Amino acid sequence: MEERKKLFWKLSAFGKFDLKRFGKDAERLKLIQSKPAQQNETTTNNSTLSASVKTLPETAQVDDQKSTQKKKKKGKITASKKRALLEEEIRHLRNVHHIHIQGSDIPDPLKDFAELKTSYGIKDVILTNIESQGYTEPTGVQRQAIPIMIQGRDLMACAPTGCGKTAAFIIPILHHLKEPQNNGFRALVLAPTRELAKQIVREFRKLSKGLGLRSCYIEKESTAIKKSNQNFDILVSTPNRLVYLLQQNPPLLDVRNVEWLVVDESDKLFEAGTRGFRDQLGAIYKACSSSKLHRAMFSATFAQDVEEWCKLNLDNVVQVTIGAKNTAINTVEQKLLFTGDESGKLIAIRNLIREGISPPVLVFVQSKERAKHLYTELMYDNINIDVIHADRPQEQRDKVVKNFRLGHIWFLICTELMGRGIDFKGVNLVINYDFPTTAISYIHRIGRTGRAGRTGKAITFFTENDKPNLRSIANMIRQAGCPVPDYMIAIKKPGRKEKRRLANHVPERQQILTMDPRDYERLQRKRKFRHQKQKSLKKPRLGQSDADQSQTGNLKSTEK
Ligand SMILES: Nc1ncnc2c1ncn2[C@@H]1O[C@H](COP(=O)(O)OP(=O)(O)OP(=O)(O)O)[C@@H](O)[C@H]1O
Repeated sequence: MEERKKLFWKLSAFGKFDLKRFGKDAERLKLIQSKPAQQNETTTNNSTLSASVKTLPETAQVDDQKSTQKKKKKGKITASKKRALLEEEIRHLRNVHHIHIQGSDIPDPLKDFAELKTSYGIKDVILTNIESQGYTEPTGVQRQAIPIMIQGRDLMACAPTGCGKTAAFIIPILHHLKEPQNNGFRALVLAPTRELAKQIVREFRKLSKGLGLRSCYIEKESTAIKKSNQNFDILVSTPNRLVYLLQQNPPLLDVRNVEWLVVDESDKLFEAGTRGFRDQLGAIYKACSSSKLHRAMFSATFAQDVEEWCKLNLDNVVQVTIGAKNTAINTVEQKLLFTGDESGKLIAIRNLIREGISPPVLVFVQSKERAKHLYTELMYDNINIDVIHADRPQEQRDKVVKNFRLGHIWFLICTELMGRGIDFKGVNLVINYDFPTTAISYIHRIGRTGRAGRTGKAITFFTENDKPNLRSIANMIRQAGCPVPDYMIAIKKPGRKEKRRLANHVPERQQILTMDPRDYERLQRKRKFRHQKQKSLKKPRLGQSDADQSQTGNLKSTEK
Protein backbone atom coordinates (compact mmCIF):
# COMPACT_ATOMS: atom_id res chain seq x y z
CA MET A 1 0.00 0.00 0.00
CA GLU A 2 2.78 2.43 1.03
CA GLU A 3 4.64 1.64 -2.19
CA ARG A 4 1.58 2.36 -4.26
CA LYS A 5 1.10 5.67 -2.47
CA LYS A 6 4.69 6.68 -3.03
CA LEU A 7 4.45 5.84 -6.70
CA PHE A 8 1.29 7.88 -7.06
CA TRP A 9 2.80 10.96 -5.41
CA LYS A 10 5.91 10.60 -7.51
CA LEU A 11 3.84 10.42 -10.67
CA SER A 12 1.72 13.35 -9.72
CA ALA A 13 4.51 15.54 -8.33
CA PHE A 14 5.51 17.06 -11.70
CA GLY A 15 2.10 17.31 -13.11
CA LYS A 16 -1.05 18.92 -12.08
CA PHE A 17 -3.10 16.86 -9.72
CA ASP A 18 -6.38 17.03 -11.46
CA LEU A 19 -8.83 15.66 -8.95
CA LYS A 20 -11.58 15.64 -11.50
CA ARG A 21 -9.52 13.50 -13.88
CA PHE A 22 -7.59 11.36 -11.44
CA GLY A 23 -10.05 11.39 -8.57
CA LYS A 24 -11.24 7.86 -9.43
CA ASP A 25 -7.61 6.52 -9.38
CA ALA A 26 -6.92 8.28 -6.08
CA GLU A 27 -10.09 6.78 -4.74
CA ARG A 28 -9.05 3.28 -5.86
CA LEU A 29 -5.66 3.80 -4.20
CA LYS A 30 -7.58 4.97 -1.12
CA LEU A 31 -5.72 8.25 -1.13
CA ILE A 32 -8.97 10.18 -0.84
CA GLN A 33 -12.35 9.33 0.54
CA SER A 34 -14.94 8.15 -1.90
CA LYS A 35 -17.89 10.45 -2.84
CA PRO A 36 -20.98 9.93 -0.78
CA ALA A 37 -23.76 8.64 -2.98
CA GLN A 38 -26.49 11.02 -4.34
CA GLN A 39 -24.46 14.11 -3.69
CA ASN A 40 -25.14 17.11 -5.82
CA GLU A 41 -22.31 17.93 -8.24
CA THR A 42 -21.75 21.47 -7.13
CA THR A 43 -21.51 20.55 -3.49
CA THR A 44 -19.10 17.74 -4.37
CA ASN A 45 -16.73 20.11 -6.01
CA ASN A 46 -16.72 22.39 -3.03
CA SER A 47 -17.17 20.65 0.28
CA THR A 48 -16.11 17.04 -0.32
CA LEU A 49 -12.95 17.99 -2.05
CA SER A 50 -11.95 20.55 0.51
CA ALA A 51 -12.48 17.95 3.25
CA SER A 52 -10.39 15.33 1.50
CA VAL A 53 -7.63 17.73 0.49
CA LYS A 54 -6.76 18.05 4.18
CA THR A 55 -5.59 14.47 4.03
CA LEU A 56 -3.36 15.10 1.02
CA PRO A 57 0.35 15.68 1.26
CA GLU A 58 1.97 19.06 0.33
CA THR A 59 2.48 18.46 -3.40
CA ALA A 60 -1.14 17.59 -3.85
CA GLN A 61 -2.10 20.74 -1.97
CA VAL A 62 0.05 22.84 -4.31
CA ASP A 63 -1.60 21.21 -7.26
CA ASP A 64 -4.98 21.84 -5.80
CA GLN A 65 -4.16 25.52 -5.28
CA LYS A 66 -3.27 25.70 -8.95
CA SER A 67 -6.58 24.09 -9.80
CA THR A 68 -8.42 26.66 -7.68
CA GLN A 69 -6.51 29.44 -9.45
CA LYS A 70 -7.54 27.93 -12.75
CA LYS A 71 -11.11 27.91 -11.55
CA LYS A 72 -10.80 31.56 -10.56
CA LYS A 73 -9.37 32.28 -13.99
CA LYS A 74 -12.30 30.45 -15.46
CA GLY A 75 -14.53 32.72 -13.36
CA LYS A 76 -12.75 35.75 -14.81
CA ILE A 77 -13.38 34.53 -18.33
CA THR A 78 -17.03 34.19 -17.48
CA ALA A 79 -17.13 37.80 -16.22
CA SER A 80 -15.55 39.11 -19.40
CA LYS A 81 -17.88 36.90 -21.40
CA LYS A 82 -20.74 38.40 -19.44
CA ARG A 83 -19.53 41.91 -20.31
CA ALA A 84 -19.21 40.89 -23.97
CA LEU A 85 -22.78 39.58 -23.91
CA LEU A 86 -23.96 42.78 -22.28
CA GLU A 87 -22.12 44.85 -24.86
CA GLU A 88 -23.71 42.79 -27.59
CA GLU A 89 -27.11 43.38 -26.00
CA ILE A 90 -26.43 47.14 -25.84
CA ARG A 91 -25.25 47.17 -29.45
CA HIS A 92 -28.42 45.35 -30.42
CA LEU A 93 -30.58 47.80 -28.44
CA ARG A 94 -28.89 50.74 -30.15
CA ASN A 95 -29.29 49.11 -33.57
CA VAL A 96 -32.97 48.35 -33.07
CA HIS A 97 -33.68 51.92 -32.01
CA HIS A 98 -31.29 53.46 -34.57
CA ILE A 99 -29.29 55.16 -31.82
CA HIS A 100 -25.99 56.63 -32.99
CA ILE A 101 -23.62 58.08 -30.44
CA GLN A 102 -20.50 60.19 -30.45
CA GLY A 103 -18.43 61.03 -27.40
CA SER A 104 -16.59 59.27 -24.61
CA ASP A 105 -17.83 57.25 -21.59
CA ILE A 106 -21.39 57.13 -22.77
CA PRO A 107 -23.80 55.37 -20.42
CA ASP A 108 -25.77 52.38 -21.68
CA PRO A 109 -29.21 53.02 -23.15
CA LEU A 110 -32.21 52.15 -21.01
CA LYS A 111 -33.79 48.76 -21.55
CA ASP A 112 -37.00 50.00 -19.98
CA PHE A 113 -38.30 52.75 -17.70
CA ALA A 114 -37.95 50.47 -14.65
CA GLU A 115 -34.17 50.70 -15.08
CA LEU A 116 -34.43 54.36 -14.09
CA LYS A 117 -35.23 53.12 -10.61
CA THR A 118 -32.84 50.16 -10.43
CA SER A 119 -29.83 51.90 -11.98
CA TYR A 120 -30.40 55.57 -11.17
CA GLY A 121 -32.67 55.60 -8.13
CA ILE A 122 -35.33 57.76 -9.76
CA LYS A 123 -38.31 58.46 -7.52
CA ASP A 124 -41.33 56.15 -7.78
CA VAL A 125 -43.61 59.12 -8.25
CA ILE A 126 -41.83 60.04 -11.52
CA LEU A 127 -42.21 56.46 -12.76
CA THR A 128 -45.90 56.57 -11.83
CA ASN A 129 -46.29 59.82 -13.78
CA ILE A 130 -44.54 58.31 -16.80
CA GLU A 131 -46.88 55.34 -16.60
CA SER A 132 -49.97 57.50 -16.25
CA GLN A 133 -49.01 59.24 -19.50
CA GLY A 134 -49.35 55.84 -21.14
CA TYR A 135 -45.63 55.57 -21.87
CA THR A 136 -44.92 51.87 -21.61
CA GLU A 137 -41.54 51.81 -23.37
CA PRO A 138 -38.95 54.57 -23.68
CA THR A 139 -38.49 55.86 -27.24
CA GLY A 140 -35.04 55.70 -28.84
CA VAL A 141 -34.06 59.22 -27.84
CA GLN A 142 -35.36 58.70 -24.30
CA ARG A 143 -33.38 55.46 -23.91
CA GLN A 144 -30.09 57.21 -24.62
CA ALA A 145 -30.58 60.86 -23.66
CA ILE A 146 -32.07 60.26 -20.18
CA PRO A 147 -29.06 58.36 -18.73
CA ILE A 148 -26.66 60.86 -20.32
CA MET A 149 -28.44 63.82 -18.72
CA ILE A 150 -28.82 62.00 -15.40
CA GLN A 151 -25.04 61.68 -15.37
CA GLY A 152 -24.85 65.45 -15.76
CA ARG A 153 -23.26 65.31 -19.21
CA ASP A 154 -23.73 68.07 -21.81
CA LEU A 155 -25.81 66.72 -24.66
CA MET A 156 -26.75 67.38 -28.23
CA ALA A 157 -29.68 65.22 -29.34
CA CYS A 158 -31.12 64.98 -32.83
CA ALA A 159 -34.20 62.79 -33.14
CA PRO A 160 -37.16 62.74 -35.55
CA THR A 161 -40.30 64.78 -35.00
CA GLY A 162 -42.85 63.35 -32.57
CA CYS A 163 -40.55 60.84 -30.90
CA GLY A 164 -40.73 62.18 -27.36
CA LYS A 165 -37.79 64.57 -27.06
CA THR A 166 -39.73 66.66 -24.51
CA ALA A 167 -39.98 63.83 -21.98
CA ALA A 168 -36.35 62.95 -22.79
CA PHE A 169 -35.21 66.18 -21.15
CA ILE A 170 -38.00 66.61 -18.59
CA ILE A 171 -37.43 63.26 -16.83
CA PRO A 172 -33.71 63.80 -16.05
CA ILE A 173 -34.35 67.42 -15.02
CA LEU A 174 -37.00 66.32 -12.53
CA HIS A 175 -34.64 63.67 -11.19
CA HIS A 176 -31.87 66.26 -10.88
CA LEU A 177 -33.97 68.91 -9.12
CA LYS A 178 -35.51 66.32 -6.76
CA GLU A 179 -37.59 68.71 -4.65
CA PRO A 180 -38.48 72.40 -4.39
CA GLN A 181 -35.80 74.68 -2.96
CA ASN A 182 -35.63 78.36 -2.14
CA ASN A 183 -33.09 78.99 -4.86
CA GLY A 184 -35.21 80.39 -7.66
CA PHE A 185 -35.08 78.90 -11.12
CA ARG A 186 -32.80 75.87 -11.34
CA ALA A 187 -33.83 74.69 -14.78
CA LEU A 188 -34.44 76.78 -17.86
CA VAL A 189 -35.90 75.55 -21.14
CA LEU A 190 -35.90 77.76 -24.22
CA ALA A 191 -38.34 77.30 -27.10
CA PRO A 192 -38.95 79.42 -30.21
CA THR A 193 -42.67 80.14 -29.75
CA ARG A 194 -44.99 80.87 -26.83
CA GLU A 195 -47.27 78.04 -27.92
CA LEU A 196 -44.43 75.56 -27.67
CA ALA A 197 -43.17 77.02 -24.38
CA LYS A 198 -46.62 76.65 -22.85
CA GLN A 199 -46.90 73.10 -24.15
CA ILE A 200 -43.57 72.24 -22.50
CA VAL A 201 -44.81 73.70 -19.18
CA ARG A 202 -47.88 71.46 -19.45
CA GLU A 203 -45.64 68.42 -19.99
CA PHE A 204 -43.47 69.40 -16.99
CA ARG A 205 -46.58 69.66 -14.84
CA LYS A 206 -47.86 66.24 -15.91
CA LEU A 207 -44.56 64.48 -15.27
CA SER A 208 -43.79 66.29 -11.99
CA LYS A 209 -47.10 65.64 -10.26
CA GLY A 210 -46.51 64.85 -6.60
CA LEU A 211 -42.93 66.18 -6.57
CA GLY A 212 -43.82 69.70 -5.50
CA LEU A 213 -41.62 71.21 -8.23
CA ARG A 214 -43.18 74.20 -9.95
CA SER A 215 -42.75 75.16 -13.56
CA CYS A 216 -43.93 78.30 -15.32
CA TYR A 217 -44.04 80.39 -18.45
CA ILE A 218 -43.92 84.11 -17.75
CA GLU A 219 -46.68 85.83 -19.68
CA LYS A 220 -46.56 89.27 -18.12
CA GLU A 221 -43.86 91.51 -16.74
CA SER A 222 -45.89 92.08 -13.62
CA THR A 223 -45.69 88.41 -12.68
CA ALA A 224 -41.99 88.04 -13.47
CA ILE A 225 -40.64 89.21 -10.12
CA LYS A 226 -43.35 87.36 -8.26
CA LYS A 227 -42.63 84.09 -10.01
CA SER A 228 -38.90 84.57 -9.75
CA ASN A 229 -39.06 84.98 -6.00
CA GLN A 230 -41.79 82.50 -5.44
CA ASN A 231 -40.01 79.23 -5.45
CA PHE A 232 -40.59 78.41 -9.05
CA ASP A 233 -37.98 75.83 -9.94
CA ILE A 234 -38.42 75.53 -13.70
CA LEU A 235 -38.77 78.33 -16.23
CA VAL A 236 -39.80 77.75 -19.83
CA SER A 237 -39.50 80.78 -22.06
CA THR A 238 -38.97 82.11 -25.55
CA PRO A 239 -35.54 83.79 -25.87
CA ASN A 240 -37.08 87.19 -26.71
CA ARG A 241 -39.24 87.33 -23.61
CA LEU A 242 -36.47 86.15 -21.34
CA VAL A 243 -33.90 88.62 -22.69
CA TYR A 244 -36.44 91.44 -22.36
CA LEU A 245 -37.02 90.57 -18.70
CA LEU A 246 -33.29 90.19 -18.03
CA GLN A 247 -32.51 93.54 -19.62
CA GLN A 248 -34.83 95.57 -17.39
CA ASN A 249 -33.20 97.74 -14.78
CA PRO A 250 -33.16 96.08 -12.30
CA PRO A 251 -33.55 92.73 -14.12
CA LEU A 252 -36.96 91.20 -13.57
CA LEU A 253 -35.57 87.68 -13.50
CA ASP A 254 -32.63 85.89 -12.00
CA VAL A 255 -31.18 82.89 -13.80
CA ARG A 256 -27.87 82.73 -11.95
CA ASN A 257 -28.85 79.52 -10.17
CA VAL A 258 -29.89 77.66 -13.28
CA GLU A 259 -28.23 74.22 -13.31
CA TRP A 260 -29.85 72.81 -16.45
CA LEU A 261 -30.26 74.86 -19.59
CA VAL A 262 -32.15 73.08 -22.37
CA VAL A 263 -32.44 74.62 -25.81
CA ASP A 264 -35.35 72.97 -27.62
CA GLU A 265 -35.50 73.36 -31.40
CA SER A 266 -31.90 74.44 -31.00
CA ASP A 267 -31.10 74.80 -34.69
CA LYS A 268 -33.91 77.35 -34.94
CA LEU A 269 -32.72 79.26 -31.89
CA PHE A 270 -29.19 79.31 -33.24
CA GLU A 271 -30.27 80.95 -36.49
CA ALA A 272 -28.83 84.41 -36.88
CA GLY A 273 -30.73 87.41 -38.24
CA THR A 274 -34.27 88.60 -37.72
CA ARG A 275 -35.80 85.12 -37.94
CA GLY A 276 -33.36 83.53 -35.51
CA PHE A 277 -32.45 84.04 -31.87
CA ARG A 278 -28.67 83.75 -31.88
CA ASP A 279 -28.02 87.10 -30.17
CA GLN A 280 -30.62 86.45 -27.49
CA LEU A 281 -29.16 83.02 -26.88
CA GLY A 282 -25.75 84.59 -26.31
CA ALA A 283 -27.18 86.97 -23.70
CA ILE A 284 -28.99 84.12 -21.93
CA TYR A 285 -25.82 82.02 -21.85
CA LYS A 286 -24.01 84.86 -20.17
CA ALA A 287 -26.77 85.29 -17.61
CA CYS A 288 -26.76 81.58 -16.65
CA SER A 289 -23.52 81.95 -14.72
CA SER A 290 -23.71 79.03 -12.29
CA SER A 291 -20.60 76.84 -12.17
CA LYS A 292 -22.94 73.85 -11.95
CA LEU A 293 -24.56 74.62 -15.32
CA HIS A 294 -25.21 71.69 -17.69
CA ARG A 295 -26.52 72.19 -21.19
CA ALA A 296 -28.57 70.14 -23.61
CA MET A 297 -29.64 70.89 -27.17
CA PHE A 298 -32.58 69.09 -28.73
CA SER A 299 -34.05 69.22 -32.22
CA ALA A 300 -35.32 67.08 -35.05
CA THR A 301 -32.84 68.82 -37.34
CA PHE A 302 -29.32 70.11 -36.87
CA ALA A 303 -27.26 72.47 -38.96
CA GLN A 304 -23.53 71.93 -39.35
CA ASP A 305 -22.58 75.22 -37.69
CA VAL A 306 -24.70 74.41 -34.61
CA GLU A 307 -23.01 71.02 -34.34
CA GLU A 308 -19.60 72.63 -34.60
CA TRP A 309 -20.51 75.24 -32.00
CA CYS A 310 -21.71 72.54 -29.61
CA LYS A 311 -18.57 70.47 -30.02
CA LEU A 312 -16.41 73.51 -29.35
CA ASN A 313 -18.35 75.09 -26.52
CA LEU A 314 -20.02 72.32 -24.57
CA ASP A 315 -18.06 70.32 -21.99
CA ASN A 316 -17.21 66.80 -23.12
CA VAL A 317 -20.45 66.79 -25.07
CA VAL A 318 -22.21 63.59 -26.11
CA GLN A 319 -23.96 63.61 -29.44
CA VAL A 320 -26.98 61.36 -29.87
CA THR A 321 -28.66 60.94 -33.24
CA ILE A 322 -31.69 58.78 -33.84
CA GLY A 323 -31.90 57.45 -37.39
CA ALA A 324 -30.51 59.43 -40.27
CA LYS A 325 -29.93 63.10 -39.55
CA ASN A 326 -32.27 65.71 -41.04
CA THR A 327 -34.78 63.34 -42.60
CA ALA A 328 -38.57 63.41 -42.70
CA ILE A 329 -40.43 60.96 -40.51
CA ASN A 330 -41.33 57.76 -42.35
CA THR A 331 -44.67 57.18 -40.63
CA VAL A 332 -46.12 59.93 -42.83
CA GLU A 333 -47.39 59.12 -46.30
CA GLN A 334 -46.09 62.03 -48.38
CA LYS A 335 -47.29 63.34 -51.71
CA LEU A 336 -46.52 66.27 -54.01
CA LEU A 337 -49.42 67.80 -55.94
CA PHE A 338 -48.89 70.07 -58.93
CA THR A 339 -51.54 72.78 -59.00
CA GLY A 340 -50.37 74.76 -62.02
CA ASP A 341 -50.62 78.26 -60.57
CA GLU A 342 -51.83 79.87 -57.34
CA SER A 343 -55.51 79.77 -58.30
CA GLY A 344 -55.12 76.01 -58.84
CA LYS A 345 -54.36 75.65 -55.14
CA LEU A 346 -57.79 76.89 -54.07
CA ILE A 347 -59.39 74.42 -56.45
CA ALA A 348 -57.13 71.63 -55.18
CA ILE A 349 -57.93 72.25 -51.50
CA ARG A 350 -61.66 72.42 -52.22
CA ASN A 351 -61.37 69.16 -54.16
CA LEU A 352 -59.64 67.51 -51.24
CA ILE A 353 -62.39 68.70 -48.90
CA ARG A 354 -65.10 67.49 -51.29
CA GLU A 355 -63.45 64.09 -51.70
CA GLY A 356 -63.52 63.80 -47.93
CA ILE A 357 -60.50 64.14 -45.71
CA SER A 358 -60.54 63.16 -42.09
CA PRO A 359 -59.85 65.98 -39.68
CA PRO A 360 -57.93 67.33 -37.82
CA VAL A 361 -56.03 68.98 -40.67
CA LEU A 362 -53.25 71.57 -40.49
CA VAL A 363 -52.79 73.85 -43.49
CA PHE A 364 -49.50 75.73 -43.78
CA VAL A 365 -49.09 78.99 -45.70
CA GLN A 366 -46.04 81.22 -45.93
CA SER A 367 -47.29 84.47 -44.36
CA LYS A 368 -49.80 86.00 -41.95
CA GLU A 369 -51.44 87.83 -44.81
CA ARG A 370 -51.92 84.66 -46.82
CA ALA A 371 -53.26 82.88 -43.73
CA LYS A 372 -55.90 85.59 -43.30
CA HIS A 373 -56.81 85.45 -46.98
CA LEU A 374 -57.11 81.68 -47.17
CA TYR A 375 -59.26 81.75 -44.05
CA THR A 376 -61.55 84.32 -45.64
CA GLU A 377 -61.86 82.19 -48.77
CA LEU A 378 -62.69 78.98 -46.92
CA MET A 379 -64.75 80.27 -44.01
CA TYR A 380 -68.04 79.91 -45.90
CA ASP A 381 -67.26 76.38 -47.15
CA ASN A 382 -69.10 74.73 -44.29
CA ILE A 383 -66.11 73.32 -42.47
CA ASN A 384 -65.01 74.08 -38.94
CA ILE A 385 -62.08 76.25 -39.78
CA ASP A 386 -59.90 78.75 -37.94
CA VAL A 387 -56.62 80.52 -38.38
CA ILE A 388 -53.60 81.15 -36.18
CA HIS A 389 -50.76 83.60 -36.82
CA ALA A 390 -48.62 86.06 -34.91
CA ASP A 391 -50.98 89.01 -35.56
CA ARG A 392 -53.76 87.44 -33.51
CA PRO A 393 -53.82 88.45 -29.83
CA GLN A 394 -52.31 85.82 -27.52
CA GLU A 395 -55.64 85.18 -25.85
CA GLN A 396 -57.17 84.28 -29.23
CA ARG A 397 -54.17 82.16 -30.18
CA ASP A 398 -54.53 80.18 -26.95
CA LYS A 399 -58.23 79.69 -27.59
CA VAL A 400 -57.64 78.45 -31.14
CA VAL A 401 -54.97 75.99 -29.99
CA LYS A 402 -57.29 74.72 -27.25
CA ASN A 403 -60.23 74.31 -29.62
CA PHE A 404 -58.10 72.50 -32.18
CA ARG A 405 -56.85 70.17 -29.45
CA LEU A 406 -60.43 69.54 -28.36
CA GLY A 407 -61.53 68.76 -31.92
CA HIS A 408 -63.87 71.77 -32.18
CA ILE A 409 -61.80 73.07 -35.10
CA TRP A 410 -61.19 70.63 -37.95
CA PHE A 411 -59.09 72.76 -40.25
CA LEU A 412 -56.45 75.01 -38.83
CA ILE A 413 -54.71 77.42 -41.17
CA CYS A 414 -51.35 78.41 -39.80
CA THR A 415 -47.98 79.91 -40.55
CA GLU A 416 -44.49 78.69 -39.65
CA LEU A 417 -45.47 79.65 -36.06
CA MET A 418 -46.99 76.18 -35.65
CA GLY A 419 -44.33 74.44 -37.70
CA ARG A 420 -42.07 73.40 -34.86
CA GLY A 421 -42.63 71.34 -31.75
CA ILE A 422 -46.39 71.68 -31.44
CA ASP A 423 -47.90 68.35 -30.45
CA PHE A 424 -51.51 68.15 -31.56
CA LYS A 425 -52.54 64.59 -30.94
CA GLY A 426 -53.95 62.76 -33.92
CA VAL A 427 -53.48 65.31 -36.74
CA ASN A 428 -54.39 63.20 -39.77
CA LEU A 429 -53.25 65.44 -42.56
CA VAL A 430 -50.83 68.28 -43.14
CA ILE A 431 -51.37 70.35 -46.27
CA ASN A 432 -48.49 72.52 -47.38
CA TYR A 433 -50.61 75.04 -49.26
CA ASP A 434 -47.45 77.07 -49.82
CA PHE A 435 -44.29 75.17 -50.63
CA PRO A 436 -41.79 75.28 -47.73
CA THR A 437 -38.69 77.32 -48.45
CA THR A 438 -36.31 74.73 -47.00
CA ALA A 439 -36.19 70.97 -46.51
CA ILE A 440 -35.77 71.66 -42.77
CA SER A 441 -39.04 73.59 -42.68
CA TYR A 442 -40.69 70.70 -44.59
CA ILE A 443 -39.44 68.14 -42.02
CA HIS A 444 -40.90 70.11 -39.11
CA ARG A 445 -44.20 71.00 -40.80
CA ILE A 446 -45.07 67.45 -41.86
CA GLY A 447 -43.86 66.25 -38.47
CA ARG A 448 -47.10 67.66 -36.96
CA THR A 449 -48.68 64.40 -38.09
CA GLY A 450 -47.48 60.81 -37.74
CA ARG A 451 -46.39 61.44 -34.15
CA ALA A 452 -45.59 58.93 -31.40
CA GLY A 453 -45.73 55.95 -33.76
CA ARG A 454 -49.04 56.95 -35.36
CA THR A 455 -49.45 57.29 -39.11
CA GLY A 456 -50.36 60.44 -41.00
CA LYS A 457 -50.51 62.04 -44.43
CA ALA A 458 -48.90 65.11 -45.95
CA ILE A 459 -49.80 66.75 -49.25
CA THR A 460 -47.56 69.49 -50.60
CA PHE A 461 -48.88 71.75 -53.34
CA PHE A 462 -46.40 73.12 -55.84
CA THR A 463 -46.52 75.43 -58.82
CA GLU A 464 -44.07 76.35 -61.56
CA ASN A 465 -42.58 78.95 -59.21
CA ASP A 466 -41.55 76.33 -56.65
CA LYS A 467 -39.16 74.54 -58.99
CA PRO A 468 -35.97 75.85 -57.30
CA ASN A 469 -36.89 74.14 -54.01
CA LEU A 470 -38.56 71.11 -55.50
CA ARG A 471 -35.52 68.87 -55.76
CA SER A 472 -34.53 68.95 -52.08
CA ILE A 473 -38.03 68.22 -50.86
CA ALA A 474 -38.62 65.51 -53.48
CA ASN A 475 -35.42 63.92 -52.17
CA MET A 476 -36.75 64.04 -48.60
CA ILE A 477 -39.94 62.34 -49.71
CA ARG A 478 -38.06 59.63 -51.57
CA GLN A 479 -35.77 59.02 -48.59
CA ALA A 480 -38.88 58.47 -46.47
CA GLY A 481 -39.91 55.72 -48.89
CA CYS A 482 -42.66 57.58 -50.78
CA PRO A 483 -42.72 57.69 -54.58
CA VAL A 484 -41.65 60.81 -56.49
CA PRO A 485 -41.10 61.15 -60.23
CA ASP A 486 -37.48 60.90 -61.38
CA TYR A 487 -37.50 64.27 -63.16
CA MET A 488 -37.80 66.02 -59.78
CA ILE A 489 -34.64 64.38 -58.48
CA ALA A 490 -32.89 65.20 -61.76
CA ILE A 491 -33.47 68.97 -61.35
CA LYS A 492 -30.13 70.79 -61.08
CA LYS A 493 -28.96 71.18 -57.49
CA PRO A 494 -28.82 74.85 -56.43
CA GLY A 495 -25.41 76.14 -55.39
CA ARG A 496 -24.64 77.15 -51.79
CA LYS A 497 -25.34 80.82 -52.37
CA GLU A 498 -28.57 80.12 -54.18
CA LYS A 499 -29.64 77.73 -51.42
CA ARG A 500 -29.10 80.44 -48.80
CA ARG A 501 -31.00 82.96 -50.90
CA LEU A 502 -33.92 80.54 -51.31
CA ALA A 503 -34.01 79.81 -47.58
CA ASN A 504 -34.17 83.49 -46.65
CA HIS A 505 -36.69 84.68 -49.21
CA VAL A 506 -40.27 83.60 -49.40
CA PRO A 507 -41.30 83.65 -53.06
CA GLU A 508 -43.66 86.32 -54.36
CA ARG A 509 -47.03 84.67 -54.92
CA GLN A 510 -50.20 85.67 -56.59
CA GLN A 511 -52.79 86.71 -54.02
CA ILE A 512 -55.12 84.01 -52.63
CA LEU A 513 -58.04 86.37 -52.14
CA THR A 514 -60.61 86.31 -54.89
CA MET A 515 -62.97 88.95 -53.42
CA ASP A 516 -62.71 92.66 -54.03
CA PRO A 517 -60.04 94.11 -51.68
CA ARG A 518 -62.51 96.81 -50.52
CA ASP A 519 -65.01 94.12 -49.52
CA TYR A 520 -62.22 92.32 -47.72
CA GLU A 521 -61.28 95.48 -45.79
CA ARG A 522 -64.91 95.98 -44.84
CA LEU A 523 -65.11 92.37 -43.65
CA GLN A 524 -61.94 92.77 -41.61
CA ARG A 525 -63.29 95.92 -39.93
CA LYS A 526 -66.54 94.13 -39.15
CA ARG A 527 -64.65 91.19 -37.61
CA LYS A 528 -62.53 93.50 -35.49
CA PHE A 529 -65.57 95.38 -34.29
CA ARG A 530 -67.38 92.13 -33.43
CA HIS A 531 -64.37 90.88 -31.50
CA GLN A 532 -64.02 94.12 -29.50
CA LYS A 533 -67.72 94.06 -28.72
CA GLN A 534 -67.49 90.49 -27.45
CA LYS A 535 -64.52 91.47 -25.31
CA SER A 536 -66.22 94.50 -23.80
CA LEU A 537 -69.33 92.42 -23.07
CA LYS A 538 -67.22 89.91 -21.20
CA LYS A 539 -65.27 92.46 -19.12
CA PRO A 540 -67.60 93.98 -16.49
CA ARG A 541 -68.02 91.01 -14.23
CA LEU A 542 -70.66 91.06 -11.49
CA GLY A 543 -69.54 93.13 -8.54
CA GLN A 544 -66.45 94.46 -10.30
CA SER A 545 -65.84 98.12 -9.56
CA ASP A 546 -64.56 100.75 -11.98
CA ALA A 547 -61.24 100.69 -10.15
CA ASP A 548 -60.97 96.94 -10.69
CA GLN A 549 -61.64 97.40 -14.37
CA SER A 550 -59.04 100.07 -14.79
CA GLN A 551 -56.54 97.88 -13.01
CA THR A 552 -57.26 95.04 -15.43
CA GLY A 553 -56.66 97.49 -18.23
CA ASN A 554 -53.32 98.48 -16.75
CA LEU A 555 -52.20 94.91 -16.45
CA LYS A 556 -53.07 94.25 -20.06
CA SER A 557 -51.21 97.33 -21.23
CA THR A 558 -48.00 96.09 -19.62
CA GLU A 559 -48.11 92.91 -21.69
CA LYS A 560 -45.38 92.91 -24.28
N1 LIG B 1 -42.28 56.79 -24.33
C1 LIG B 1 -43.35 57.22 -24.97
N2 LIG B 1 -44.32 56.36 -25.37
C2 LIG B 1 -45.41 56.80 -26.03
N3 LIG B 1 -45.65 58.09 -26.35
C3 LIG B 1 -44.72 58.98 -25.99
C4 LIG B 1 -43.54 58.62 -25.27
N4 LIG B 1 -42.83 59.73 -25.03
C5 LIG B 1 -43.53 60.76 -25.56
N5 LIG B 1 -44.66 60.32 -26.12
C6 LIG B 1 -45.69 61.13 -26.82
O1 LIG B 1 -45.19 61.43 -28.12
C7 LIG B 1 -45.71 62.66 -28.58
C8 LIG B 1 -44.61 63.50 -29.17
O2 LIG B 1 -43.71 63.90 -28.16
P1 LIG B 1 -42.90 65.25 -28.23
O3 LIG B 1 -43.82 66.40 -28.44
O4 LIG B 1 -42.00 65.29 -27.07
O5 LIG B 1 -42.09 65.01 -29.59
P2 LIG B 1 -40.79 65.73 -30.11
O6 LIG B 1 -39.80 64.68 -30.38
O7 LIG B 1 -40.40 66.84 -29.21
O8 LIG B 1 -41.33 66.30 -31.51
P3 LIG B 1 -40.93 67.65 -32.29
O9 LIG B 1 -39.61 67.42 -32.92
O10 LIG B 1 -42.01 67.79 -33.29
O11 LIG B 1 -40.88 68.76 -31.29
C9 LIG B 1 -46.39 63.30 -27.40
O12 LIG B 1 -47.79 63.21 -27.57
C10 LIG B 1 -45.95 62.49 -26.21
O13 LIG B 1 -46.95 62.44 -25.22
